[in-house]
Amino acid sequence: MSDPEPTASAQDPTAQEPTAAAPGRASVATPESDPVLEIRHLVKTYPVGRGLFGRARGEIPAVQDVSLTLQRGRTLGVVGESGSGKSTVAKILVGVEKPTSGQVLLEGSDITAMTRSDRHALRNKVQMIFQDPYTSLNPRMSVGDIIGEAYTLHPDAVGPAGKRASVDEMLELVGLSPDHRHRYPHQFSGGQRQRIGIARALAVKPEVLICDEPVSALDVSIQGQVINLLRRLQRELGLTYLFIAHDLAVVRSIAHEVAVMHRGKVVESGPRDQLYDTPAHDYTKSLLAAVPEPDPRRRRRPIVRR
Ligand SMILES: Nc1ncnc2c1ncn2[C@@H]1O[C@H](COP(=O)(O)OP(=O)(O)OP(=O)(O)O)[C@@H](O)[C@H]1O
Repeated sequence: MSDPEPTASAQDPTAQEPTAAAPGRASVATPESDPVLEIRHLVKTYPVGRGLFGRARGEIPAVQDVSLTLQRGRTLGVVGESGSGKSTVAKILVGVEKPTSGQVLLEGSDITAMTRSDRHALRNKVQMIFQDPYTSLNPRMSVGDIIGEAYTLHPDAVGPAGKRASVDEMLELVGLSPDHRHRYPHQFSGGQRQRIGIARALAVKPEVLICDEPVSALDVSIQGQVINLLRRLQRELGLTYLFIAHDLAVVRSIAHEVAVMHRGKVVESGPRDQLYDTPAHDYTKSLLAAVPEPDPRRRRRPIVRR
């Protein structure tokens, strides 16, 4: 089954300004104006090895004093080599991991200091889409049940016309036919499965989407389609993204601001073009220098439509 959106134009995405702030949200005119998620002095250490009496022999400083701000309706890209702590930050934001110290303020409230039930109430505001659409969807559940499960966990998100109509609405939103609701994940292409993952995340009407390498498992032409979809959804729904990727060209095609992580720390952050055109930190320079020059006969960058 092929992906529903056609391959887009061959314009260089890096030369384009990404989607502006959401319509109807006047307060997102400047990057500083409306923080939705603030990460303050986040630290996460993992214990390693078990010695006498089960005591840890040491610890891995996965995230060391990281502070980041996500502005409403914008995309913060996070880049860095494997092991730099990107996924650990993502897992803390969605509550899968607890930080060792630091704060995560969601619209001003520290979610790391909340009770479980308070956190559950807020959980729908921050959703995640995963790298591998092949493993992140339950193969034994139909697409309708996968999306519908989100409504079981968050019944408040069901629209006035009921759960079935809400599932259909989500499928249409991501460019899939509601007729596909009875099909199973293996009956879809990789790009379509990522669309299903996005529909599941959006079902509960989040404010923030944490996108952890959402296109790195996809073919380059399909990457562009999924990036285009994310840009359209941001425009239409006013979503805020934390977009993690090791591919700097992909991040450049969608991010407004970019943070560079190295060994658990943010070594540099700033507006996208400034960071890519005039990197200040040696590590950022080395990352950019390692990006292969595109072969004009065989483009490797995602194709992003305006
Ligand atoms: N559950 C865990 N237990 C122990 N160490 C962990 C755990 N999860 C991550 N780490 C370690 O924390 C560090 C940061 O890992 P993390 O997965 O956050 O990096 P990353 O930048 O997302 O890398 P990748 O791109 O490969 O996913 C690494 O050294 C990793 O080995």
